[in-house]
Amino acid sequence: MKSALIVAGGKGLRMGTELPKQFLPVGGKPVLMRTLEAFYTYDPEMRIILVLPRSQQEYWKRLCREYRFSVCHTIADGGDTRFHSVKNGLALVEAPGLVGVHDGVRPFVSQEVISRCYALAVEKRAVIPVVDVVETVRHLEGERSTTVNRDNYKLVQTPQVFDAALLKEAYEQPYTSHFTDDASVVEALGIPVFLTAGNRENIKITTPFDLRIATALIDSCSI
Ligand SMILES: Nc1ccn([C@@H]2O[C@H](COP(=O)(O)OP(=O)(O)OP(=O)(O)O)[C@@H](O)[C@H]2O)c(=O)n1
Ligand SMILES: C[C@](O)(CO)[C@H](O)COP(=O)(O)O
Repeated sequence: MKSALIVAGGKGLRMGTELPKQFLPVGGKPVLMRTLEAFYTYDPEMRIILVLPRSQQEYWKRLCREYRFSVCHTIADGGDTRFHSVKNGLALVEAPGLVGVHDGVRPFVSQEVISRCYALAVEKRAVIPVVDVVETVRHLEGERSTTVNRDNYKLVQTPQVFDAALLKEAYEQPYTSHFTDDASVVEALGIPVFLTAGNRENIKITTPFDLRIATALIDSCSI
């Protein structure tokens, strides 16, 4: 059984819009619909679980009717942190199988990346997409700072795909603020995570600037 857990339970403070960022239209369609469609296109048979704050669920259902959005999915309640949102959604995920956790605000993940992450996870059990750092990086040490070797770093994307039983076990651990993604939760069990190439367009729409990039991406290519 393959599942996709799409998390959209955040507050979007850095975006700062009244309408939660996952509902903002990009190219005439709410971001979140584009994200769910990416997983449906990859595998129409997979189970899609969408995590949303309870207060936004009725609005989402109205949007789905308005846009005649027909991708089948189940809704789970958002939590106080991303960790807690994932944990709520995981309660609806079946094991054995594979589960990919994906940010609702990453609508530009490529079919190739989704497909490769799920395929690799069959053997590797824990797979995450990453991209190169394309700028010089400095490490801050008090008043001073030094340039570090960027080749020692990667930027992490989603979907992060796991053996479902393994991810459920990992999310039984107590929360710590170091858990910024699913890989960090699994690694805390002592399980290594396999890195594979992400796609550069797979941005996390976080700030108003990202929204402009998202619009430009829609205008400039057929993602
Ligand atoms: N309690 C939370 C926090 C985050 N997320 C989700 O995790 C993804 C990555 O988080 P980010 O984009 O940084 O979202 P926010 O936490 O909403 O942003 P901010 O920190 O600006 O408030 C998003 O799809 C977001 O909705 C979630 O499901 N539940
Ligand atoms: C999971 C994630 O998208 C990987 O880049 C990220 O860790 C979540 O975003 P946040 O901004 O740290 O909440």
